[in-house]
Parts: sequence; C-alpha cells; structure tokens
Amino acid sequence: MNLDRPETRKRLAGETRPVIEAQSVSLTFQTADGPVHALKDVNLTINEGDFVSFIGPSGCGKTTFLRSIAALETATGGQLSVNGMSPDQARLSRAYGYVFQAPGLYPWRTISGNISLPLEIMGFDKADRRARIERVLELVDLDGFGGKYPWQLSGGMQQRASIARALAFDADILLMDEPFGALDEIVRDKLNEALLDLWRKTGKTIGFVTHSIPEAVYLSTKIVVMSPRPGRITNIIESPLPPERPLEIRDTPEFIALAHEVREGLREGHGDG
Ligand SMILES: Nc1ncnc2c1ncn2[C@@H]1O[C@H](COP(=O)(O)OP(=O)(O)OP(=O)(O)O)[C@@H](O)[C@H]1O
Repeated sequence: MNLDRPETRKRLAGETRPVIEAQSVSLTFQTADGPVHALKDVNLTINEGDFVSFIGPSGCGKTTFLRSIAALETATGGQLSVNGMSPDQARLSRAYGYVFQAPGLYPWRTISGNISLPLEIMGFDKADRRARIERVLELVDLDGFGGKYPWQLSGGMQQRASIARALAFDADILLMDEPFGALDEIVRDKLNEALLDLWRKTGKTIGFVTHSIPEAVYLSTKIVVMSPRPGRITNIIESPLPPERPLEIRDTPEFIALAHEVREGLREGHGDG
C-alpha cells in the first residue's frame, strides 16, 4: 500500500472531506401507470477517495441515484450536494466524469478522437488535448492504440477507452454505471484490477453500480446495498479489506465473509431472508 499518497494517508486517519452528500433524497417518476418511487429517503455520505459500490436487484434505483448525482435526473425531495454544490452547479464545474454501461464510442472517430471530443467541446487547446489523451491512454493501458478505430478493439479495450474519455478532463469524481456488465469474467477481472490500480494511483472518488457481489467486494471501500419498491438503501457496509488487493484476495476468509454479509443484506432487502 502506498502510504505516501495523501488520499490514502488521509483516509486511514479519517481526515477525508465529504464529496457527495445525500440527505433524505427521494425521486418519484410520474408515469401513466401512476407514481414510481425510484428513490426514497436516501441518506449517504461519500468521502474524498472513497470507492463506493451500489448493489441491489433490478429497479432498486442504483442508476437513478447515480444519474441524480450527475444532474441527469433531479431529486424530487431532500438535499443532494456534490463538492458542496448542487448537482447542476457541479456538472457545470466539471466535477465528475461519467462512464455508461455501453462504451458509446463514435465509430467514425479514432480512439484518440473519441477521447478528444469532450475536451474539444470544453475548449482545451490542441497541445493540451494531445498531452491529456496520451496520459489517459497510458492510465488505462491503451498506449499505442490512439490511432485505431473502436471496431478494431475488443469490447474490454473499448470500455477502457470510454473510461479514458471520462478521465481526460481530470475530474476528481468518477461515476460508473455498470461499466463491465457486458464483458466476460476474465476480461472483467482484468478491468477490475486495472480500475483498482487507477483508483490507487489517482486518488479519485468513485461511485460504481454493479450487480456482482464479488466485483463490489473486490473494488469497494464502502458497499451500499439497495432494495426496490420504493428504491432505498438497506445497508451500508464499510470494507475492512486493505487498498492493495491482488485478485487472490477473493479466496481469503475476510473476502468471503464480506461477500456473505452483502449477500445476506441483499436477501433481507428482498424480503425472503
Ligand atoms: N425515466 C423514467 N421514468 C419512469 N420510471 C423510471 C424512469 N427511470 C427509471 N424508472 C423506474 O425507476 C425505478 C428505478 O430504476 P433504476 O434504473 O434506477 O434501477 P436500477 O437499480 O438501476 O435497475 P437495473 O439494475 O435494472 O439497471 C424502476 O422502477 C424504473 O422502472
């Protein structure tokens, strides 16, 4: 573990500041079939440098919560703040990068061209764009692939490119909505390792939606278990695992016990536990 990294030191000393704060957040969608309570009374603090996973059955509001943080949805009740600002203000201050479930790369642009696009829209000059593209391609282990087109890359590589695109303007917060859900297990393992490495290197605060218990346990400092109808948090589990996590950690008693705790939490939330 790199104790020299300020975020690691601060997190271990409990000195980190809150980055995302939700107080009694609710979100009700009005639909033709009546109101859908996607989120009800959600209370959560995400601190600087936390890796927080959201896990729960389909429809429990994981995506809605992540989208609310990113100002892609608006909470209908309660308070939600990002870096002390409203989600809208935080979006304007480019507080976060967002990674969607599908890579969503433009096929007519090269990988570098895809990463460059948001930077162009934000007005970064050419030399700065080039330096940033090079840096993020290296971070996601795609150096040398900038000139390729998306269709020349595997699914896992495309998803890494979409992570690079979200990292390029160097926001402190990374929001990821089930980014590895469509990938096979071996590729997923590799990307989990790479993401953890990137998190340790950069000290970013990460919000991550997943359906996979091992993925949540492997990656997170905090696991948020959610339950549907209405969408709510039923359990927040702090991980006792160290930040340095080789894949083999999944065979240790600590990991297995934590996975068991998450599974029990999911079962209780489902009402059949
Ligand atoms: N734009 C919308 N209009 C109406 N209802 C919506 C809308 N978006 C989401 N919902 C509903 O809100 C609830 C929560 O949806 P959400 O997508 O956040 O769940 P989720 O936990 O991310 O599910 P999944 O794991 O299947 O992605 C669901 O009942 C869903 O049908």
